[in-house]
Amino acid sequence: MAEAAPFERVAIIGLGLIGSSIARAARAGGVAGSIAAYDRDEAVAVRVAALGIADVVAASAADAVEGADLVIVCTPVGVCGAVAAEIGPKLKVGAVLSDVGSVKGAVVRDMGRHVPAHAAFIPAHPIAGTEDSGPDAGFAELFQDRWAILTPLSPADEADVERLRRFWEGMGANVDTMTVEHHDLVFAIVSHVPHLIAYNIVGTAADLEDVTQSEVIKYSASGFRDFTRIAASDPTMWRDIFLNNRDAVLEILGRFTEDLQALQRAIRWGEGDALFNLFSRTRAIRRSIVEQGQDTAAPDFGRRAAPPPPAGER
Ligand SMILES: NC(=O)c1ccc[n+]([C@@H]2O[C@H](COP(=O)([O-])OP(=O)(O)OC[C@H]3O[C@@H](n4cnc5c(N)ncnc54)[C@H](O)[C@@H]3O)[C@@H](O)[C@H]2O)c1
Ligand SMILES: O=C(O)C(=O)C[C@]1(C(=O)O)C=C[C@@H](O)C=C1
Repeated sequence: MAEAAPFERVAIIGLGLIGSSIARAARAGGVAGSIAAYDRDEAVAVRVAALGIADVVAASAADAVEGADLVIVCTPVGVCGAVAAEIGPKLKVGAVLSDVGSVKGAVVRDMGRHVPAHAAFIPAHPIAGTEDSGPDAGFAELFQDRWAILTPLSPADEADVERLRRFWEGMGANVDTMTVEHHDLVFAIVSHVPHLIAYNIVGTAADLEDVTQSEVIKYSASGFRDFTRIAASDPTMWRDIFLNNRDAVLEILGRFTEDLQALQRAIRWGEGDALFNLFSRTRAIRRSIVEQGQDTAAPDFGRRAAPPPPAGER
């Protein structure tokens, strides 16, 4: 006999890349009995209904969470608190409330105060995404073999944490747990600051007055092009990440700036050994990531195949 879904009724608030991928993956993985969806953008709600990825598209967040066993807030982190204020009083007894925000400390601060005592709040963060947004960008395989981090707040929630773990595993993810503070520091270094560097280098190239925009595009070598993919990520999402993980990002940026200055010095004074040694260390890191099968940034890994180009462009 097939195992019962960890959650019977699941509500998803915010049906962009991540929310719509959860809707698709939860259904494909059989980890939700039914799915109710709400997005405050009317065009997104209409699109979700047309795609048929939810059983119900609700008219309000409060309607969507009514009777839900699991509620996942998949909005930009800056509005998670306002969403929690709206749905908190409507959560059913025993409901699990979760989120997918890229930052945990600020989300716990903003959402936590609206969670009633009869519900469990278990923050989460899937380490999977692309530079695209919206319900059409989502796909069921997004979480396959990727990490999903849970940052439980209270040891009393153990049974609920276990159910949420089964939910993410059923969508193909590998689940790990860590503290909120540790999460924010780790993802400042492996995700947030790298995005800031990409935004900055693409901005610098675009601003160079003696290199026209068309030359930036025409001669962009693949190293630069990789940065442009990251720098195409959603402006609202990333504005909210930097404003809400300020301390950890500034801490890592301070270290980064010092290291960059050391490189600048090595170049100025012709210290070839310093450059060679650093580049050898970083090459070893990249190779061990590839060996461990963690190179999810390789072209098209885990992504839908690109549609064929129009006939005229072949
Ligand atoms: N994109 C990624 O790579 C990625 C990966 C992991 C986690 N995350 C996190 O997931 C969350 C969503 O990111 P995304 O990429 O799916 O963004 P997205 O822009 O594709 O989707 C966000 C959706 O939330 C809706 N929304 C905004 N405010 C709302 C509100 N008050 N009520 C209801 N709906 C509202 C928007 O209309 C939009 O459809 C963010 O918190 C982000 O930090 C993103
Ligand atoms: O692959 C990408 O486009 C991503 O940027 C995904 C990525 C990341 O940095 O790895 C971005 C933010 C999330 O919080 C998690 C995943």
